[in-house]
Amino acid sequence: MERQGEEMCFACGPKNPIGLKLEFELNDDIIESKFTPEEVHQGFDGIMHGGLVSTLLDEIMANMLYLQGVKAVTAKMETKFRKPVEIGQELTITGWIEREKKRTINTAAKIINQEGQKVAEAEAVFMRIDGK
Ligand SMILES: CCCCCCCC(=O)SCCNC(=O)CCNC(=O)[C@H](O)C(C)(C)COP(=O)(O)OP(=O)(O)OC[C@H]1O[C@@H](n2cnc3c(N)ncnc32)[C@H](O)[C@@H]1OP(=O)(O)O
Repeated sequence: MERQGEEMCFACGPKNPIGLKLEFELNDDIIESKFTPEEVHQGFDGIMHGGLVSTLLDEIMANMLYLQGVKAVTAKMETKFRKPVEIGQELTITGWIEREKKRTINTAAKIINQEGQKVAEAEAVFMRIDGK
């Protein structure tokens, strides 16, 4: 089977038929994306599945590095689920770098709902796999 690389990424790949198809806007050091969860993304009735909320946060931080040409993987991540994420509400996902050491990059991200409430946030450690 021919592999299609990042185009099949579950979160951002345009060719993944069951993917979230996130798109990103990188401005200076901040990255942003919008996503509206549908019924297929729910866990409890009417509420987005927490694993997928974490996926949004992981992905925004990963893409911030990827779009800047940094090859790194998520090594560690902590998510705080602050409020239930309602199905049908547009979410704004934002990510940024907190600090960098030799091989590790500490990042953070948050999700704001349509009412301006912070519904989830995360901190992560990415590790470079590009030998830098
Ligand atoms: C197109 C965009 C796609 C976006 C995808 C979304 C982002 C993702 O989900 S990436 C996929 C999920 N992540 C992964 O698959 C990563 C899997 N893990 C790995 O590949 C490896 O464990 C890796 C690269 C993180 C580190 O491995 P390696 O280089 O062998 O380091 P290793 O020698 O084990 O550790 C050296 C030191 O690094 C640090 N370290 C290693 N792993 C971790 C970790 N997970 N957390 C924190 N620190 C760590 C520790 O200080 C460690 O020392 P110690 O062992 O004493 O604790």
